[in-house]
Amino acid sequence: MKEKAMLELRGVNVAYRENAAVRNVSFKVHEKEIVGIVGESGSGKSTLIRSIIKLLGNQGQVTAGEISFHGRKLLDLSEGEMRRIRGKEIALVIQHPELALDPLWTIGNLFFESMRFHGNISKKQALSLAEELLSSLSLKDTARILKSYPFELSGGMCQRVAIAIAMANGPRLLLADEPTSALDVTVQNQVIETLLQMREMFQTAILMVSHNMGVIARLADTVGVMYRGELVEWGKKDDVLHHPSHDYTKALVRATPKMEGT
Ligand SMILES: Nc1ncnc2c1ncn2[C@@H]1O[C@H](COP(=O)(O)OP(=O)(O)OP(=O)(O)O)[C@@H](O)[C@H]1O
Repeated sequence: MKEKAMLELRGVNVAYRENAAVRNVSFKVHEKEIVGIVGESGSGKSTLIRSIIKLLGNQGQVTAGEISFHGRKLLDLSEGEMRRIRGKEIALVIQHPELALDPLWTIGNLFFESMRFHGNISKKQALSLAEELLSSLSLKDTARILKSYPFELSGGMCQRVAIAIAMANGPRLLLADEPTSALDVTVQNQVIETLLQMREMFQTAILMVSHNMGVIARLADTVGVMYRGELVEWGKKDDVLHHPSHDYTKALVRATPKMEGT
């Protein structure tokens, strides 16, 4: 990939109190690139994603290394500065969107609130943009969706809508933490399609983590593998799938059903 790196991690260590969860992780994400990091439960994937936007909670801390985004050192920024970056420049979608979306607000209001936080926009403008965004995902009955509450949508629909809300401010980087893991296979495919469409529409880079190599293989240009807090494999998807170097990656690849296009 020729574009320059937008996100760079160098020697990042993360610990919860004295327990190391991520060790010496370095990688780059380029403009428009989709990077997928796969690893088993507890390997540090969520910790890694959350360290980038400094949402590790009270116990978690980056104890070494550097994280830069468009040349800005994120670890040096104040919480106020980070709040302006979160959602606007770097957005996050998680496994259970219903936990991130306020259950008391309609989808239309969630779109509006997200856009209003980062810019001067009227409710009418926000709803019209939201409707455009949902229609571009071929979601039927967008007016009904905008009037619904998150709990009124199916899991897959809720995740696709959460991704659209995350994209409403046109972030340069979308972080996705197991966005398909709570869904059955058919619906997983729709969410993968939605992410690919978002990359095309907004030219956004995506950094996604999942325990599912099949999902990562469908989506990613570049694949990383985490094992016990370390990034043990990194490369172009085809290289990792066809010539894995680490034993753990070899086992993962063997266990992944062969899919078209991978
Ligand atoms: N808030 C926390 N406080 C203390 N330890 C934590 C916390 N969150 C995660 N950990 C620990 O950090 C390690 C990495 O967890 P993490 O959730 O990042 O892994 P993961 O690969 O995302 O797994 P999963 O898919 O199960 O969430 C684990 O040992 C976990 O127990």
